[in-house]
Amino acid sequence: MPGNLYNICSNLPATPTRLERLLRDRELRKYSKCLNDCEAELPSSTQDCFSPDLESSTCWFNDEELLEPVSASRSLNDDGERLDFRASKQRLLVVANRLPVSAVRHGEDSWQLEMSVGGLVTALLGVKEFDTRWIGWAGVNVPDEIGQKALAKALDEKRCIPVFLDEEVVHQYYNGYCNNILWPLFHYIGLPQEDRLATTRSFQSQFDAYKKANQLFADVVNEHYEEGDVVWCHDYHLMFLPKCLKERNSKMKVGWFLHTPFPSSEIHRMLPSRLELLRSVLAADLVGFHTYDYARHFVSACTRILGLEGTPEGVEDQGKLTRIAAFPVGIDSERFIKALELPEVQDHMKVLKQRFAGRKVMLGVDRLDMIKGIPQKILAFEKFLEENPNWRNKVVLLQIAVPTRTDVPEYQKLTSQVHEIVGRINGRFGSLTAVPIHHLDRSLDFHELCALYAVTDVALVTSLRDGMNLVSYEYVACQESKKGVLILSEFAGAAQSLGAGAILVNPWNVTEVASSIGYALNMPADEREKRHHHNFKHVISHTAQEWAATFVSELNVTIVEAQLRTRQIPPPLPIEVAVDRYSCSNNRLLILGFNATLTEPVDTLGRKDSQINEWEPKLRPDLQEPLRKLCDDPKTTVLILSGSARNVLDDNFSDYNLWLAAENGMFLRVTTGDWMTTMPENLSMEWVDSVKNVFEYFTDRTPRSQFEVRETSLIWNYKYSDVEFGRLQARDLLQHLWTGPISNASLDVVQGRRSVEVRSVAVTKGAAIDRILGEIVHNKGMKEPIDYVLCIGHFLTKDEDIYTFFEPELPSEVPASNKSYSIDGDTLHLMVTDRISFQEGSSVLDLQANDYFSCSVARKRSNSRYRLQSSDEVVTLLRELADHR
Ligand SMILES: O=P(O)(O)OC[C@H]1O[C@H](O[C@H]2O[C@H](CO)[C@@H](O)[C@H](O)[C@H]2O)[C@H](O)[C@@H](O)[C@@H]1O
Ligand SMILES: O=c1ccn([C@@H]2O[C@H](COP(=O)(O)OP(=O)(O)O)[C@@H](O)[C@H]2O)c(=O)[nH]1
Repeated sequence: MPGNLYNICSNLPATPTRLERLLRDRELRKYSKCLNDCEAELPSSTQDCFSPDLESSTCWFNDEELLEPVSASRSLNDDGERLDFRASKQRLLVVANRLPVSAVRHGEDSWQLEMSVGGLVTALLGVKEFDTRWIGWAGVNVPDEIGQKALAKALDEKRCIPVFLDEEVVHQYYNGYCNNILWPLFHYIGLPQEDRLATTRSFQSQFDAYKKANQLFADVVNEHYEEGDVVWCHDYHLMFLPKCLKERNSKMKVGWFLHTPFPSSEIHRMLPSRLELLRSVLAADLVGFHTYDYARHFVSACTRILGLEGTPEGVEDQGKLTRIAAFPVGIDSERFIKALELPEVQDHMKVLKQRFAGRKVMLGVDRLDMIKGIPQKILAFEKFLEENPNWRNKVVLLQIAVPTRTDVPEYQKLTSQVHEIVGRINGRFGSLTAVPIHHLDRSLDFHELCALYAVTDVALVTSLRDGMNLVSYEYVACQESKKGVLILSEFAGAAQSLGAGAILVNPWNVTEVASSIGYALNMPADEREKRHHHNFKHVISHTAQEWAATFVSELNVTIVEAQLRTRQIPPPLPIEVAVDRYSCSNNRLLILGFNATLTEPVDTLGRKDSQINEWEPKLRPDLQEPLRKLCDDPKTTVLILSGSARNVLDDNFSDYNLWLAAENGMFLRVTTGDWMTTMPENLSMEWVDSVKNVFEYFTDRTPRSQFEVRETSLIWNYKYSDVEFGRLQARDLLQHLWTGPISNASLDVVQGRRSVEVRSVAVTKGAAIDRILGEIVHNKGMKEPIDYVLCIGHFLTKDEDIYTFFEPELPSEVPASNKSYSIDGDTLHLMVTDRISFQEGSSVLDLQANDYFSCSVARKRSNSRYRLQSSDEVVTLLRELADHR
């Protein structure tokens, strides 16, 4: 096919690929870190030569006062290329339900800030590379203005910005929709029974509050947003936020990261608001998950529930690609390693060692949440003690159970359940002076926690599902000298990164966990060392800093890629201009496709039951009137050029005064006359039987797929089948066709979005058009050359040779809007002018570039000059034309 503007753009050798950009970014990060490390080691006079004014006084949190300087710096130009990566810091707005601090009120305008607990806070505190502001809920109701102002001021010092939510919203949004619906569902616990008597517990009212809360977050973001900022939304609380933000400002760079698992699409589809939530998340530019499994579940939910196209790069919806990828979070490992040297941590360690001298200590650290599998852990420990009497006085389990979401009834029930089990086991195996389980219903401060991590022999993580589980990372970071063993649930995201060094267990299998406890306690030193080494290497190299930098870098690259992709999409048809040129011309030709051009757009989902009716395409009722007017205009010739069979076109257009070209132009008829064939003479159809055999086989084995035998082609269509299965079957079918019975025939195997078509090589719309034009000119007895051509259709790439027939090369400047319209006035260079000429030899086409409009309908990429979004826009266009005779 002759060159065209869009293909040329995408093939430019100078344009780096996404991976090249990401690799370059990574190199720059490494280099920048290296320079920073060197600076730290050099005497201050030497440091001056490294751009001394780079380090700003911007603060972020550290261990105690949560304050730490921001270091590295980077910036991008408009094309997303690095300029001077040390010249300025990229502004990052982190938006999460929870701020890293929770506020406690001490007076009308006095607030105390305490560090919040949870993996999300730990992970984000490690983010130091950016000029960051954190937007979130301070975890407290502040109804009065004085209190709000004072709190905002106190938080400002920590670079935090509060979102104020009133009690009712918190109750319905946070306790209700987030923690009673999304949280259990995303962790495979299922949905609670909807309480129809209590309006405050209905899904709908909770979802309404959820949307309202997300909008409040969006308002605060908008208030603080500056052009160029990266906005990074976090977690299941804010799935509606990307949509709210993009609706207001489509240029905003928006990323969304989920800290929990994303469940299989079979679980997600249980959610009454499943569609809305997926669609709003897809408004983001980049969507991230901890593991490849969660990412793959999300893509599968989008394909199976929304019917969108899932590609290895992400999810595509009407040309907009949302990139989906895995970004496993890490911790600020250095913070833990360094803390072990602190005197207060050493003191705690000494006390703990004395307290548990002579006994092995096993550690559990979890929020008291049903997903953490605390009852299962304790029951496994009981089984271990039961089966190993020799260990009864020699091992103790320290379980830190941090109270969480205490207003949610399920969490209250869990607390009593755990207390009951612990009490029973301690009664069974304890003595007057010692108990086997030390259970603490409270959080520890950072130093106490580090000391515990460092002195214990085994960490036991038995989450039933867990997005990542940072406790396991923290334990490893603090075990460099002791080399303790990590027993880790295979259902925690961390199992995918620390899997090889940990003992992986299925927490539901109490027997397995009990025997793993025995294995860990008896593990020889060299095995412990090997396992620990593997884990430690991972934890110190996959840090929270790396996680955030990789995410933001990928977000920047995604935006650049999206811009490049947008440039490959033809601009919208300037309807006013097309109409204007139409009214100035005297002999016009309108070439219209049929399927998806003049028919209603087919919603592949939600209307599966009506597939029988939809199999036969129907002209849109709202097109009947404008089409009739156009056909009756003596200055206009209308040609329907379709892949459909003759009878389909007859059924729809017999009443109109127009030309029908069926089977990609192989049959032609003016509606007042008979069908004639325009097929090339030597077109062989000997292959039909063998292909039909293959199609029958695949139709039998692919529920809801169909195949159609036309006179010049065969089509197998799976648009109503299960998308993924259909695609797999199509792959198999194609492979068979290419290598099987027809491999030597002169055929084209054309792959559609959800179809496979086989036809002879010469059967394309572009190949047929000169014969068709010749026939029309002759039949109509045309004397004047055609001076206006509008060619629109939802054509397969193969059939887009119709566009290149009229215009072998696209003009270098295609006007994007009505106002700036000006293509040079040259006559188009036609490939076949000589073959279709009047008797005296002059061309039947006298077409100025300004009077030719090629336009694809509902196609993301095309060789056409312009595009129309859908057949709705075709209606608008044809109505306008019909009104301009
Ligand atoms: O804010 P809360 O309702 O008190 O809950 C605390 C946090 O719990 C969840 O943490 C998750 O994020 C961790 C870091 O990515 C991950 O390791 C862990 O597996 C997840 O459970 C929740 O996703 C956060 O939003 C909460 O703040
Ligand atoms: O008394 C405690 C217990 C735990 N944590 C922190 O809470 C986080 C728990 O994160 P994880 O990813 O394991 O699970 P999540 O609670 O986020 O589900 C870890 O960083 C712990 O250091 C804490 O600060 N104090």
